[in-house]
Amino acid sequence: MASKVVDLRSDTVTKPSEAMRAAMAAAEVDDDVVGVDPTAQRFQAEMAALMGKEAALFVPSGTMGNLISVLVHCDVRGSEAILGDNSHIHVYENGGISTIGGVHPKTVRNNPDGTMDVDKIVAAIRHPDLHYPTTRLICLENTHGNSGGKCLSVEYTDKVGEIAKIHGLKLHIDGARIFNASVALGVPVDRLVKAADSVSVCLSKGLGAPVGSVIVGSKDFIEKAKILRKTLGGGMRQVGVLCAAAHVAIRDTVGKLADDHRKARALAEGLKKIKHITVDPASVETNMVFFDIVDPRISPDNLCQVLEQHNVLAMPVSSKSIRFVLHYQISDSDVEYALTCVEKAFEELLKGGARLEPLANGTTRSSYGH
Ligand SMILES: Cc1ncc(COP(=O)(O)O)c(C=O)c1O
Ligand SMILES: C[C@@H](O)[C@H](N)C(=O)O
Repeated sequence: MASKVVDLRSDTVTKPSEAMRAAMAAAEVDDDVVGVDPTAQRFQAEMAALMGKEAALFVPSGTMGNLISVLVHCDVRGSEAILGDNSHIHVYENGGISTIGGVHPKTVRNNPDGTMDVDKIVAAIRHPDLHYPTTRLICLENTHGNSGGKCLSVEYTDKVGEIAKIHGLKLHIDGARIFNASVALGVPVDRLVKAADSVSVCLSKGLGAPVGSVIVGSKDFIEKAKILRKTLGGGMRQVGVLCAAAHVAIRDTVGKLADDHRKARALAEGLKKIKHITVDPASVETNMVFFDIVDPRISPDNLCQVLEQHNVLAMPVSSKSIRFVLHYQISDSDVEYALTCVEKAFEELLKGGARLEPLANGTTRSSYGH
């Protein structure tokens, strides 16, 4: 029997729990395009209340949640959205806001903590001029994935929200991991997003639902979002099957996120003891651990390939960095096993004992094409 795989590539890899599968099987459903799926309607109302917004809409992915949100806010040709140069919307969503929505991105440098300097956001706001696009939106990301799962504080979020209001702009939060931020900061999630006009929340990441995200905002925003979801092919029929699992994820997994963060810090502390690695355990705020390989003879792809031979999966994120992401289906013993495998992998690579396959465009299970 294949030994267990310790999958630390992402928190998107969780498998639905038995409770989720049972809820999916038992879900009361109906056609949510020609009518209303009752389970979807209940779940959307639950999420709107939880997030402190008027309404909510279940969508197939976080990418679609962000795309719909940006396009609803920027519904006039020549619109521009201010967003981080290292944000998921800008880096990992195929440029959808531009290629599909015709929205011009105005990037502001992301700081190592995931924020954008407030004065640089203000400076990026266009003044009316025949040559310029029109700024209509500011996008934040909380937690910030490419910054190592860093949390944006409620004070910072409120400050950006104030700037948006002063300048007549909207604020969208890519809240793929907003519950991780809420738990890590000890701030209720509705308070953390109070300043936002819209939020996209991933249910299929650390919360463990098999599929989907939910966007929240005003009733008017969600009505427009529903039309755009259909335009993008995201109208779903008996979607209650998915919403039932998502409801169980919210019910059962939010309470486990703090433990994911604890395991991430434990993993970082263990990695710190391995001499070929630099990592700052103090920088681990939520469920992500980024570490650098200091030996130039070993690449992240090399290390990930050898880890994969030991049934540990990780994600190369740059020419010298690797990312581990913790989730509730990773145990403390899995963390210990991963640490021993990292040490073994370095030994094998440095003694030349590792069997490395040539990477065909990063096609190993651990590769992410960074
Ligand atoms: C910060 C962030 N936003 C959005 C997304 C997109 O979500 P999805 O993969 O469901 O499209 C992801 C990851 O997938 C993410 O990490
Ligand atoms: C990389 C990104 O698309 C994905 N959301 C992840 O964090 O794994």
